[in-house]
Amino acid sequence: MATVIDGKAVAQIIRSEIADEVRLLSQKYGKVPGLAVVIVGNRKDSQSYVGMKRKACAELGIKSFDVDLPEQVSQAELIKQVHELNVNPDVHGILVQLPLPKHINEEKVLTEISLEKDVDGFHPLNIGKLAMKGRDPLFLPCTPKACIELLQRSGVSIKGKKAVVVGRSNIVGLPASLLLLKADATVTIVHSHTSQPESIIHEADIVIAAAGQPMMIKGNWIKPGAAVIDVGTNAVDDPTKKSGYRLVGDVDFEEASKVAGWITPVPGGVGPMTVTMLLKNTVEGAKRYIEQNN
Ligand SMILES: NC(=O)C1=CN([C@@H]2O[C@H](COP(=O)(O)OP(=O)(O)OC[C@H]3O[C@@H](n4cnc5c(N)ncnc54)[C@H](OP(=O)(O)O)[C@@H]3O)[C@@H](O)[C@H]2O)C=CC1
Ligand SMILES: Nc1nc(=O)c2c([nH]1)NC[C@@H]1CN(c3ccc(C(=O)N[C@@H](CCC(=O)O)C(=O)O)cc3)C=[N+]21
Repeated sequence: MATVIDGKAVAQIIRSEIADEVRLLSQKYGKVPGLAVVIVGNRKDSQSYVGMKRKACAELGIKSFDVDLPEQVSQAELIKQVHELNVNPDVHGILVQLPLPKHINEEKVLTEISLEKDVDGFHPLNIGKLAMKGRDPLFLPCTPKACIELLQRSGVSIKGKKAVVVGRSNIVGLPASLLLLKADATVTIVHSHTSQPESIIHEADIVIAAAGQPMMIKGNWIKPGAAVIDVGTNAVDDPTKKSGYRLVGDVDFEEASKVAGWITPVPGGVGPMTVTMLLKNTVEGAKRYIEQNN
């Protein structure tokens, strides 16, 4: 049976380390880190994620700046709001919750975020640096960073290993594969046009699943002993639940946990660590900003 990696527990440990850093900053400079969370419209999932981020900030003594804009807001107005946050000295991190409504060009908006405040690591220049040898972006994207941190804290070595990433989105799959490459894994990316994904995944010592396809990866696709990090967070109907749904990953947990060496559950795996990495990036950004401007 696989070791189940408890993302919630690891996240708690890191959060208490971050809380210490926040206290130190405030003792030394009398300043608190600030994170601006911008949300457009009222998608239920986005509201729920943003709520988690704001709550986590409050718990750690990070000040959150809430910018809630209506679904119909123009791209120009959204960019104006980002510019105001860029010059606000109390804001050290800016996150624009994705996806944005269809009439807004996501890349245009992300490009406007000040590089020093891009705590999501989604600015094209930060992603570009991630792809270059010998260059490091100011911030690493939170979910891919969470995946690597979970592997490292579980004692899984990455160097020289065969890693397969399922998915190639700008926010998860692609940056996760670049981080694995930086950590000296041999990386293969599986996407929706890949034929026979099961045979490719079966070669992997490390699997990062981020396809958004409920329980797509079966137990017999996994190489015995492999480390399986399941990013997928999919709501499926469940009439036995009060909410009417439950969350499942991209991996069939019950089957895969009998074959893998390590596995993350959903919920309670990558999700809580993603939020924690955002807080970590924010405090790092604040520290850099405060020390430079003091
Ligand atoms: N826990 C967390 O912290 C987070 C969880 N998530 C979750 O992770 C999942 C992925 O998110 P995100 O990257 O934003 O999703 P996207 O929909 O943007 O990307 C999905 C990727 O998976 C690929 N894909 C889709 N179907 C298949 C398939 N059958 N076989 C192989 N590849 C496939 C797509 O390929 P192609 O490029 O060819 O279309 C695409 O590259 C979702 O469940 C999301 O909810 C996301 C962010 C954070
Ligand atoms: N600019 C931007 N940055 C993001 O980081 C970003 C985004 N946009 N858009 C959407 C995705 C999704 N995402 C998640 C964060 C936390 C959980 C999480 O904490 N999940 C809990 C469960 C939550 C629940 O119970 O609903 C868990 O897996 O245990 C999941 C998903 C960040 N994203």
